[in-house]
Amino acid sequence: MPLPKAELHLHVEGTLEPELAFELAARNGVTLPYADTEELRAAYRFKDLQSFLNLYYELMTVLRTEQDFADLADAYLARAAAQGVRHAEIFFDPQAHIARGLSLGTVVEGLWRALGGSERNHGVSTRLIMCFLRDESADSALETLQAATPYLDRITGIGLDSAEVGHPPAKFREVYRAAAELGLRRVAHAGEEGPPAYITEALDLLGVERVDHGLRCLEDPALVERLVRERIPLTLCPLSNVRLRAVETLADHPLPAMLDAGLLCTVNSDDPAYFGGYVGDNFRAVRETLGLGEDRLRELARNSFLASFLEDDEERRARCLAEVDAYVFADAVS
Ligand code: HPA
Ligand SMILES: [Zn+2]
Repeated sequence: MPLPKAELHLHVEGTLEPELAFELAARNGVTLPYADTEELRAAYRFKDLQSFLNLYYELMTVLRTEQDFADLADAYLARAAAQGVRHAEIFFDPQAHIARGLSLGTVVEGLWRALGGSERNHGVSTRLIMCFLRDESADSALETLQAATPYLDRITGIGLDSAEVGHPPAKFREVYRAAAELGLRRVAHAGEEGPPAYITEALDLLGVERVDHGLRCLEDPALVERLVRERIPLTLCPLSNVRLRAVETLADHPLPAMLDAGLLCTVNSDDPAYFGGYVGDNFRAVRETLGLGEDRLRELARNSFLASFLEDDEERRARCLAEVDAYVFADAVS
């Protein structure tokens, strides 16, 4: 049995496995510029965030109908459940789909077909977090929030993703303020490729409650001290960091030092179909390569539930934390 955990940094479009991409392409009459899944996988040689994003946006063109989004999310939930995920807070990128002519309703209703039955079918509770593309305009983000009005009962929070450098959090001050007024929870990617100042901006100007990645906080000791003091969770994604060259090798990943510094770290998969593994694979990798002991792994699992937006279901959070506390580690499981 794998260690029970919550996944808090997961782009649903990043769970599109090559096999499903080809299946959906055939179903929807979309031609992919790759002969087969092998040729497609061979294209997964990223040199930075942008080279990954180019492929990520290209492949998601196979997603056309509500059922496509339902199949995508359901495949993720099944895989996540098998790796011990008991709760998942799932990002999606509405603007990337609206730009292709889809309606926000197709995306949200499609995802909901899978998420609505997830606790029953997979034992995984879910929340949906709508991300704005930071390389699009602030007006486009505001329009997207407006378009989401009919679906706010299904959306727990907002996030900020895509190309980071040159698109500081300050650009999205207004839409975050509007989202807060609507009672939405707030997170943002910051400090993945961008400087530590973006993390500070996300906290001060956007009011984020959790920082996605946040890796580069280590360059600013005063910021680290603040993150520790304010108990701001960081959603780290070790295998993603290796693939997108935020760290040179997994052995160089600062996760152990971040835990030693008292940061509230969590481990997540980001875009598992692209980065070589789901969240359990990330746990296994940090266990094996970084030598994290049982206490640290249990701490990471506890942190994932503590950092989750389960305030509306404290009973479930307490149950999941109790499962973590009672977990007995065995070899080769994560
Ligand atoms: O890892 C990521 N970083 C930024 N934007 C993204 N959109 C999908 N995945 C990512
Ligand atoms: Zn991400």
